Amino acid sequence: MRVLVVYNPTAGRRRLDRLRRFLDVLRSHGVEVLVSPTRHAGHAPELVRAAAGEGFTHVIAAGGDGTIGEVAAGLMDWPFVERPILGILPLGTANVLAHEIGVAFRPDRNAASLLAGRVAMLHPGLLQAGGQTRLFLQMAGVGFDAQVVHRLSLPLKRRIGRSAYAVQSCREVGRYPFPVLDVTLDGQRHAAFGVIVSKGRYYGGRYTIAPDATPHAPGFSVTLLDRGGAVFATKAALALLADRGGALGGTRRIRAQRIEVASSMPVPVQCDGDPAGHTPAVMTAAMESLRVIV
Ligand SMILES: Nc1ncnc2c1ncn2[C@@H]1O[C@H](COP(=O)(O)OP(=O)(O)OP(=O)(O)O)[C@@H](O)[C@H]1O
Repeated sequence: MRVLVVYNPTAGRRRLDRLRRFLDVLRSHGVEVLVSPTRHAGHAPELVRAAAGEGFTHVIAAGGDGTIGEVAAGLMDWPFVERPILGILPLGTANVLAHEIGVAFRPDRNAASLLAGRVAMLHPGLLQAGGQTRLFLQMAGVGFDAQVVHRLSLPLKRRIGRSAYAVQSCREVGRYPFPVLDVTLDGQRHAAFGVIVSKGRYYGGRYTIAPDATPHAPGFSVTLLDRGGAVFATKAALALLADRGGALGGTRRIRAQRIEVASSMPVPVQCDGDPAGHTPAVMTAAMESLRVIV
């Protein structure tokens, strides 16, 4: 077993001790581990691509959802037969994917599951928006939630964690114009005020938005918001926090393979909780899958 750990030192808050404990367990079992810290956003895929051909059996994304997505994107560029298994050491703020697929949060248990080698398949989504194609493992969204992600203050997120999203939502809800989106799901057109394309059940932590979604199979569960406006957005957010997101009136859930979103004005898009340009946006399944430690 030869392990590359791609570590985002800016993820979450005070997580270095957890990384150290994880490394100690692996090294005490004689595993060869190399740690590569990221130096800037977008560095993780470069580190992963540069490691191709060096005989790594596993690449661990040590960080939050953004880091996992970047590591996964780098791994997708390896030839399928040589592609290492993805591992996740959750050090981020929301860690949605880690909750979704049942990754151990305690570093010693996480290292133990890596040593035990239990693996599942991940079927990523591809998002085309803002002139770029990005991979997503958990969800992509268009509308108010993406506006909050675009405007989120990173220093505030580092200081108060997930509460920063609530603060920013309160700031944005009065000024977001809620334009109508033209959404095409497998060729069928719908009008909506917001779209959330889910690969997994969870949203923003461990709040269930799409009980029928699974990242272990191809396809998406699409939540369409049929209403706009500050009052409905606030109700929807409160319902999600009460974990009643799946039962909220004014929303529809539809399964689809290809999602196209257009609008008369540019509307923000988010990809696994990170800003991803503006509409138009297209979401499809990636051609290949990834193996992940669970
Ligand atoms: N050295 C770095 N300096 C600044 N930004 C970085 C660095 N390394 C990675 N990043 C960027 O930081 C972003 C956020 O990191 P990440 O998602 O891992 O943590 P988080 O935001 O705390 O967690 P979560 O996404 O689970 O809420 C990533 O999208 C990544 O591009």
